[in-house]
Amino acid sequence: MKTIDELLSEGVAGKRVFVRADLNVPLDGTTITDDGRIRAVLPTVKALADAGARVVVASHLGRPKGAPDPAFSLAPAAARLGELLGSDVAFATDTVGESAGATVAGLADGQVAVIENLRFNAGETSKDDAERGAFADRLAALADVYVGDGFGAVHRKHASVFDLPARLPHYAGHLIAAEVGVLRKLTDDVKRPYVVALGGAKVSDKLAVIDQLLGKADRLLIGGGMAYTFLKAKGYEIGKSLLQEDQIPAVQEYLERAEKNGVELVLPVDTLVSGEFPDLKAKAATHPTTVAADAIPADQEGLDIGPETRKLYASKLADAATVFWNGPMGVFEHPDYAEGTKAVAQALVDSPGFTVVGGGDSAAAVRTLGFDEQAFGHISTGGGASLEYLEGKTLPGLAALED
Ligand SMILES: Nc1ncnc2c1ncn2[C@@H]1O[C@H](COP(=O)(O)OP(=O)(O)O)[C@@H](O)[C@H]1O
Ligand SMILES: O=C(OP(=O)(O)O)[C@H](O)COP(=O)(O)O
Repeated sequence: MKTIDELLSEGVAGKRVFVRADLNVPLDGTTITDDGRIRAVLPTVKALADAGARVVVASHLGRPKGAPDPAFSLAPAAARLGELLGSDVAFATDTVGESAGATVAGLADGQVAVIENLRFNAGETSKDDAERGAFADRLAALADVYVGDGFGAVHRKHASVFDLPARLPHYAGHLIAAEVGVLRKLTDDVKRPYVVALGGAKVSDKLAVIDQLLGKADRLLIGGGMAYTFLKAKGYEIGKSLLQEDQIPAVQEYLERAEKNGVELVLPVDTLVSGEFPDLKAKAATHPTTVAADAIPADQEGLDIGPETRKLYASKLADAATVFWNGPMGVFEHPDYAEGTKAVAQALVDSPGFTVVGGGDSAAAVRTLGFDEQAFGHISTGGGASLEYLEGKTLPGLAALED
């Protein structure tokens, strides 16, 4: 894999360089609540701009449905990138249309532009190779060189991640190089006990990685939205909690295999429930109740692990030599449901082992809940990406950067 250092030594002055970043930051309306992913790509963008490149930064944000949707505009991220760089960043209001063409054509050497959300075009995420390829052709027309630096999206076989680098000379950016450097340590020579804590809301993606993790980790702690599919698989009532019904048979098989192979698969023993999902904007008090994991009322939704589970998970993390954690334990954006995530974060801080936090929301949670980033071994910008890397899978966005 060629890195940006080689590109810089070859010289980039005057070249249009397409940087595929992951600027998928959490937003409250148009306010960015955590800019970690923007800061993470700064070294690459700055190095290119300082070397005189015309830098075209592209990313997805959220999961719009293949058409423009103002709620998912990258405009706030472009503005923040400009603040962090301390220079004007141009913004194209489309991705491969007139605005993008004119914005890129108007760039001077050393200037930076951001184009609008890649997922406003159905071609970006299409499963059809030809449709993705056609979109990648249009993106390729905007640039002379490709730099892949959106680590959080390298597990996606999407046009800008997988098809575009095949059409341009391609290099890995500083962030991808750094992320892979650290995560390699968790695959090559992991110190044991190796404990993996999983939570979050992307339940189907994350249940799928457990298959491989059962052969690698000594202990798996399950929280967040995915916990309820496990509780359901055990035959418990889970009320209105998140459920991935089609994966119940797979989860039952995981429970059996874990038992057979001596892997500790630890589930919540209690949970915080409420009759409705909290308002994350107003953050008004919701007065949740704590119930045992096998006693969730039918009209209630599980929104965080309970106090007994917090203690249990902290004890299961205390003797770990290596910890990988992806996915908040609850709806941490609301103070009533942040304690589970805080407890796991604190257990990592207290751990003498090597600790890795991965994922856009998990990393944001750690920072917005007031933890010191330096207290963790590594904070990865990718959750699904780092999990799939740890599974040993070939990731489309990394394979595409190979020579
Ligand atoms: N029990 C739950 N029910 C619904 N959503 C949950 C639950 N627990 C956690 N979440 C949500 O999961 C989201 C983060 O999930 P995810 O995107 O999978 O994590 P990451 O970005 O760290 O990979 C947060 O917005 C949080 O509110
Ligand atoms: O937020 C992301 O992943 P993560 O939640 O696994 O960290 C990435 O931006 C990928 O987004 P996607 O899961 O909508 O493809």
